[in-house]
Amino acid sequence: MDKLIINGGNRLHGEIPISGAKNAALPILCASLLTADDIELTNVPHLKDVQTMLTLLQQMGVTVKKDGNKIVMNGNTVHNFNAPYELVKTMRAAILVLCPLVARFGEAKVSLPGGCAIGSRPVEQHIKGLRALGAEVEIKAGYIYAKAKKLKGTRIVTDMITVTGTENLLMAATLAEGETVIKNAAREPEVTDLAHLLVKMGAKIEGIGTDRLVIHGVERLHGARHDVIPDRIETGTFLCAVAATGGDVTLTKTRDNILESALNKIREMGADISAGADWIRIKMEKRPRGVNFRTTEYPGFPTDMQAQFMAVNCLADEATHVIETIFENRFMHVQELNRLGARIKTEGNTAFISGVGKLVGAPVMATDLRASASLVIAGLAAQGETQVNRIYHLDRGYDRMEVKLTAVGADIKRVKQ
Ligand SMILES: CC(=O)N[C@H]1[C@@H](OP(=O)(O)OP(=O)(O)OC[C@H]2O[C@@H](n3ccc(=O)[nH]c3=O)[C@H](O)[C@@H]2O)O[C@H](CO)[C@@H](O)[C@@H]1O
Ligand SMILES: C=C(OP(=O)(O)O)C(=O)O
Repeated sequence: MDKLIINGGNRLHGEIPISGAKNAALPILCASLLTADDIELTNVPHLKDVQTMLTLLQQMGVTVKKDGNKIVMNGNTVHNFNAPYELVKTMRAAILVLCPLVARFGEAKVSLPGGCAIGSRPVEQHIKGLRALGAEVEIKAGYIYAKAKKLKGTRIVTDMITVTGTENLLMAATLAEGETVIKNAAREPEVTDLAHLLVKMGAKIEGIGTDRLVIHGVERLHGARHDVIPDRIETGTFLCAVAATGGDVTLTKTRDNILESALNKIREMGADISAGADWIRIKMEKRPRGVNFRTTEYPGFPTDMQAQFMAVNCLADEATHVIETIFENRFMHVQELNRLGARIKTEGNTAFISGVGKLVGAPVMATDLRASASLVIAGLAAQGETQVNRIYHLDRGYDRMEVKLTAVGADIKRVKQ
């Protein structure tokens, strides 16, 4: 398994291009199941999760043509409606094949996604909504079996705001008969990006970007072209890296209006931020100030940025606290950051960080995707060598992170094991 070796202490200077968003690309790839025509996508990131999703869709019969960041998908020859455990266990987003398959083909067999390190992450809202749309759904031996002659529009209020739940039910509703209203819908930019693609495919959706989506079902959807939005979490991760190390870096192919809450916190840390239509520049001249925050649904502070900001908080002088409200077990990075000299304690869903001003390199273990990113940030700022082990999590969600960081002056290398 690969690991990263980081020699910390270098300030970062230069430009980093931001890739397309993982969490937008994954549902968008699944939307290819909704039509027999070509879906042509650009700005698709090079990620392990994207590769896994393509393998799953190909097993179902979707044809895939890849040319760099461009992918053309065709769902004309889909014949297999089964998402097996072996693939679904490695990537939760695989649950997003469930609703498109039932909506277009009337059946699906999808493995229940495995519990992941950050929480139990059940999918009962996806199932409840699909049942409300008229599907028969059974759970047997770890699989969801769903069947429907024709889905019928309905009113759905999800018990909590769920990102992939909203995406799944939105895709189902596009081909259902009549009108569907989804209340309490997630408003994340990735949900909006999927909705924009669906509209290009001929779907009729009102309320895009709000918590009330109204979908008028259509008989069929057609092909479309779409450019995946920039990855706001990758953007925020590199902003945290510069806030931690100091320097002057321009992030290109991204924009500021998809991560305003996180950007405000970076400013509070003392960074000078400027932005244009497709770039964000960060200049950091001093030690970061610590910031308190609480994760919430969009447009609030994203849970997917919590670990990275915590790493920067460790470098501040003052005490801070961080409240995680989305996932019940998303503090796995705490004990690893403490190995680098941080002083963090947790009590329930709150982490208390006594800023120590500096960190010292050590071997650490990456436990999940954003925990891995937080350890890289801490390693870049720490004195001496940090080894980040088990980085396969990082490869699920970051497009050649070490290459991008090396280009702006970091001393970081991948060691194949
Ligand atoms: C591929 C993708 O887009 N992943 C993102 C998505 O995950 P994902 O869509 O899995 O996260 P959800 O928004 O569904 O989860 C939010 C909360 O609702 C709970 N819940 C959700 C569905 C359900 O049926 N029952 C239930 O109890 C979850 O356990 C969690 O506590 O949104 C999360 C929250 O912004 C992000 O951290 C993930 O990066
Ligand atoms: C939790 C994440 O991803 P996933 O939902 O794919 O596990 C993430 O992107 O931080």
